Amino acid sequence: MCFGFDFVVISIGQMEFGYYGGGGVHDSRMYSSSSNNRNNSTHNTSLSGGTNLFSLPLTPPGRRKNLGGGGGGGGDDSGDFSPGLLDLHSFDTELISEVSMDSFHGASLYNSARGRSFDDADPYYANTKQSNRIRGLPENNLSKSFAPDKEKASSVAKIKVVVRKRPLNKRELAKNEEDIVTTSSHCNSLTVHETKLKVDLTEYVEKHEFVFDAVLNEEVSNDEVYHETVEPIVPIIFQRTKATCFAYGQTGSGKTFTMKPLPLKASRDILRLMHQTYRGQGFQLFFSFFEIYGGKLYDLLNDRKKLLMREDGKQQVCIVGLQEYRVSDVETIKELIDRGNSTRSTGTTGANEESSRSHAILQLCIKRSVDGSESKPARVVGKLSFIDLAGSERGADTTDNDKQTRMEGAEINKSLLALKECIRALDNDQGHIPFRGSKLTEVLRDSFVGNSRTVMVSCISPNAGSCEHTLNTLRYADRVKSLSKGNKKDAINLRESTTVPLSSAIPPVLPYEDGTIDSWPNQPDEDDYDTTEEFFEPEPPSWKNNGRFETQSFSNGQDKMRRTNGQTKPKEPSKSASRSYNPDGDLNALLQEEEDLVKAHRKQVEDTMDIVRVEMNLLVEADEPGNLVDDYVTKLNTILAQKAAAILQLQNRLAHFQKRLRDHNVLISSSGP
Ligand SMILES: Nc1ncnc2c1ncn2[C@@H]1O[C@H](COP(=O)(O)OP(=O)(O)OP(=O)(O)O)[C@@H](O)[C@H]1O
Repeated sequence: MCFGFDFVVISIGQMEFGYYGGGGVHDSRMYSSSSNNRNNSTHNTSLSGGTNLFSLPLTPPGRRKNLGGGGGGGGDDSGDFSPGLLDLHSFDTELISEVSMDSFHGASLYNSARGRSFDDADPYYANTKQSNRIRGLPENNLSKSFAPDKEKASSVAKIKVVVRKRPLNKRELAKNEEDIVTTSSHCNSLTVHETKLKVDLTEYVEKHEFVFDAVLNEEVSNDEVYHETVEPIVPIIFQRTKATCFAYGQTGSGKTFTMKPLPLKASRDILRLMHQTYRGQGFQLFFSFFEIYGGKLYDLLNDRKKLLMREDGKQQVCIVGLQEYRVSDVETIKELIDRGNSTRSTGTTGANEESSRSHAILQLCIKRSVDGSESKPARVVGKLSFIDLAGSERGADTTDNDKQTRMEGAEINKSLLALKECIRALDNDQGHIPFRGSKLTEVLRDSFVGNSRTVMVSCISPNAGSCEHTLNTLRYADRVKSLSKGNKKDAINLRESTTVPLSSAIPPVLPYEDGTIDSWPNQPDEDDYDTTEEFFEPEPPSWKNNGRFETQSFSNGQDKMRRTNGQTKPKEPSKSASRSYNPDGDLNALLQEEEDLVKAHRKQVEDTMDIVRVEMNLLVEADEPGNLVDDYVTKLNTILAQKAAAILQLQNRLAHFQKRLRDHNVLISSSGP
């Protein structure tokens, strides 16, 4: 058996600020509206949806490093850890057996002290009582989550959306900016007070109220963030569940500050479990760290070796060539995190001197050899990934930058827009989720479908100047939250694996002259009709989802007949039957072939539309696309040409099978009753 986590954190851009202590006050409205305040209106966006639901924060990214701001949290903000993680990865749980929790009961897995940094604590046996609990968290989420093991595991929400508000920073205070975000932690709600102008230029305040799974104000420490987000996930990873956590928000909103400590905290808990609860059971912890830069993957722990992303037969994402390091102590993990971070792609933009230009994905993978020994290759039990998103930026923020920087920004925005499209599609219950819109969404796919857990940490800035970005972030978070309502996600998962009936696309079966279609001939002679080699020609290359042509071959007619998406199960023919003509089965197979073709055809169109939509959104949202327009048009044309070729090929195939179907009916007619 193995343990595993999949954990992801997404962060977008960052800026360096210094904070004057705590800042916000619980449930107090710090915003002072201007004189004309009578037209206040409340918009509960979480209910009504609001407008511009998918606008991403487009503020230029700030600095990713230099996180020493200290500030109100009082948590372990000083770590040199990765900013964030998001778990999205494939992981094979086939051989994983249930983990016995017996030995865990009563064990003190983790007791953190508010305001105490991780490094201060005994890495494995910290026994300090967790203080505070502003958020009303249990004293020890990890151990409590383990107690009734599976029951607890099933109680962990599939998608959890947490909002964290940071305090006003020095710059904002110096400019006398107002805090326009009030929070109510016990109600898990917050309100954004937006100042607007009427046509007569008088001011009024519009309130936007949101409710999330948790709302963390500026006084909440990083320890508490961990308890609220990742800690509850740790136990269920041992129960063969994937989990993802990602941070989202505008530049400088605190994503890195929030995400940085999480991987190490999670590592500590994982190792504690392995060293205590599961000691001697053959579990191994592996560490990997890679980035997506310019749409390509690079190993941050292996000289930036280029990696390939592939999907296996179960549509699980595999990173081919990714170097994994076996680790057994927190210090080693910290070193690897530092090493990976130092290798990340950073650059200077007009808005950020040290801006992250990539999405970084850090993974903690738990494996175990099948027999519990280390003699055999270990199998993956679970994985925890943390994804730190690069900062988004507007075209207007990049005018001073060179072409490479602009293209980097465009690529980053493209992937974030693709992510937005996926969330929109999931939210709209669309049958088709455009995960292939970008490498990022391909990687993130598993965090939204299947048996996974996702935690999104939405970071917001409280100052009036960030109002638009804050609303965008909250609306985005609200969309993600809606995915977890009721059984919606289950429905999505079901839909993902359900094929849409295409009966209308299948040509009708031609009736006999007398109008009947059900009186098939008995069995034509084999010489008259070869059910294998002749009737079923080798299939021409078909366009696969990954954009490549792939040839499928079938060894015999029986296999061909089985190729029915697992839906139709032709009867196993007897020896004599296999030598005989089975018109029902053959026709079914033919129709299935046609249906598959039509599906593939439609998929091509959908893929093309995904790409076009993302590209067009990018152009629309870019304030000053400049040379990017030409680049994208060229790129788009190339893609369209490829798609056109693929579709042509599919059409040819379709025509081929239609002809076969006609021949088939002619044959049936000629050998009629
Ligand atoms: N809750 C908080 N309490 C105190 N300081 C904070 C808090 N959140 C953020 N900060 C400080 O604000 C500054 C910006 O935060 P951070 O770098 O994490 O933002 P970011 O969202 O990651 O930005 P970017 O998108 O540019 O990477 C840092 O100096 C950080 O220390």
